[in-house]
Amino acid sequence: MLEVACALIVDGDKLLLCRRHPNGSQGGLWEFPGGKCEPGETLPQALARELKEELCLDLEIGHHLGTSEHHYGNKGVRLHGYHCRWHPQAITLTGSHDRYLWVEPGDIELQTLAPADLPLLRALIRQQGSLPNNGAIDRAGHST
Ligand SMILES: Nc1nc2c([nH]c(=O)n2[C@@H]2O[C@H](COP(=O)(O)OP(=O)(O)OP(=O)(O)O)[C@@H](O)[C@H]2O)c(=O)[nH]1
Repeated sequence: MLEVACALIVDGDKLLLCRRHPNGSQGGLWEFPGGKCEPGETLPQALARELKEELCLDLEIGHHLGTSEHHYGNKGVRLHGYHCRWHPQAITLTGSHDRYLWVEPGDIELQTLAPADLPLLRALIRQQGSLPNNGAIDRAGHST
């Protein structure tokens, strides 16, 4: 199982999503920025490093929101989501992603999101108690 840490970066009612580069695995899917935990790192340390490497961001890693598991073919991923509060700074994509987007959680097109991310999105919505605009996810976090 791959241990992966990702950040649900929140600025007001918007959440930061990044699109995986089309040439890589799960190419074209939107995800929360982050990456694999290396030996000797804690998950928050790995996440802070990945945010710097992938987006040139310097952010404080907040509380653990939840963990989800998903199998992509024969590759198992255990995805640990952390809440992060945004501090204004430049976002520079360094190669893992080809786009980024600030979006309201309820407006996310779920079929374009990496499947492992869905439970973490639900956990954020539950925690924020926010209702989506388009009915894609209800308050309990079930997709319709
Ligand atoms: N960073 C990140 N990875 C995610 C998310 N959701 C998800 O399923 N993953 C998976 O977790 C793994 C994280 O690897 P990584 O971000 O270091 O990317 P990578 O290109 O080196 O992975 P690769 O070994 O699949 O090529 C990938 O298999 C990726 O598809 C997410 O929200 N953020």
